[in-house]
Amino acid sequence: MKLESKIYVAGHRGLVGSAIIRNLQKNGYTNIVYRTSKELDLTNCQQVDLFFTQEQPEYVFLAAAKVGGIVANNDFPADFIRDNLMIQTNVIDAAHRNGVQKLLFLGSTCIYPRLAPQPMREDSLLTGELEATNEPYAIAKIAGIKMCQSYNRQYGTNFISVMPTNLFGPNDNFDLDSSHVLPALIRKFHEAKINNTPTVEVWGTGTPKREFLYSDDLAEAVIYLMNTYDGDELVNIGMGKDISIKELAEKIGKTVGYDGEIVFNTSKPDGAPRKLVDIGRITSLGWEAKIPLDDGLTMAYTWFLEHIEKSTLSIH
Ligand SMILES: NC(=O)C1=CN([C@@H]2O[C@H](COP(=O)(O)OP(=O)(O)OC[C@H]3O[C@@H](n4cnc5c(N)ncnc54)[C@H](OP(=O)(O)O)[C@@H]3O)[C@@H](O)[C@H]2O)C=CC1
Ligand SMILES: C[C@H]1O[C@H](OP(=O)(O)OP(=O)(O)OC[C@H]2O[C@@H](n3cnc4c(=O)[nH]c(N)nc43)[C@H](O)[C@@H]2O)[C@@H](O)[C@@H](O)C1=O
Repeated sequence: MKLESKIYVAGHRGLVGSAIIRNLQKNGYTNIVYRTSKELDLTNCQQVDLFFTQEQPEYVFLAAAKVGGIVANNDFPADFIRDNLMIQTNVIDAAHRNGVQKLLFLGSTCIYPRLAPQPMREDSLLTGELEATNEPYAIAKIAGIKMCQSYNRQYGTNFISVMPTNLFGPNDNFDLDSSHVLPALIRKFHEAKINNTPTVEVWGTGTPKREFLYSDDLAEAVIYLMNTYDGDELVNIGMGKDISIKELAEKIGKTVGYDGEIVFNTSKPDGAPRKLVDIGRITSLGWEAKIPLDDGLTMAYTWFLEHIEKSTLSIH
């Protein structure tokens, strides 16, 4: 990408999209276009066509999607498969028909089999059964990968797919019904501290392991790949280290300054037992994560205090 290239960031208000915008701006890219979902509903084919025809972006980061934690995925499977199939189909096809030079599709490590050998390599795609709690979302993401590869093969496009591990950072979703574990626990521990609640509920058994990457690291990785990597092969993006949900809860309790008890609600699902990504490919391409989990947690909690606690929560 040149500094004056026209770059469309789809989903620019979200966790990932906002981090991509911050990084592009920091590095001097001046011609970035974006729309909110109210201004441009990416599930609407006509609206997407009109946008691409009028704007003619040269590069596209496809970070708009229907995203949620384990329970949201489990409770609203139709929304997750429909919205994601529609958004990515409309955007990928319009990008091809309007001559976009390069598109980067954000997948997720839930595309790998539930019991894939750990760490999960890119070539474990489609080698086993998916995790049931997010199978519809994962199938939509696999369709997105296959669309990128098929368009490259048939039409000679340059569409790449990346598979980030679980992410967190500014503009994360802190809604307890739909969020991922890390922002949910920041909010739960914070509220428990403020309200002097003796226990905090953590879903599941606490034994599943997850890997967490700060969104600014992810943004740096995807911009690096946009500038340096052309190929059909997926690229995992992660830290290469994971921890159990119990350990994560203890760390967040410490970060927040809560000294009560953690209680596990085993009526809630655990999901995949482990999702550690193999980072061999991205490491050999010349990128590695820089923000340690503890630093990321401190930054995420500070962001929460400055933006969410002050604005939308009335918990005192
Ligand atoms: N969060 C995570 O842990 C992970 C995320 N990913 C992937 O990264 C990508 C971004 O995720 P994340 O940033 O967390 O998600 P967020 O929910 O934070 O942001 C998603 C964005 O998508 C936009 N969007 C949703 N529906 C539509 C629509 N119909 N039309 C237009 N825009 C829409 C929203 O726009 P608006 O705000 O304007 O409504 C929103 O800003 C996704 O593809 C996700 O699968 C991958 C691995 C882990
Ligand atoms: C990114 C990824 O995210 C999802 O998969 P997941 O990793 O299983 O998601 P999660 O972050 O919601 O949970 C991780 C673990 O944490 C436990 N857990 C404890 N307490 C809370 C809690 O309070 N909230 C949540 N959400 N989980 C909790 C929870 O029970 C589980 O064991 C999919 O959307 C998938 O499609 C996807 O791509």
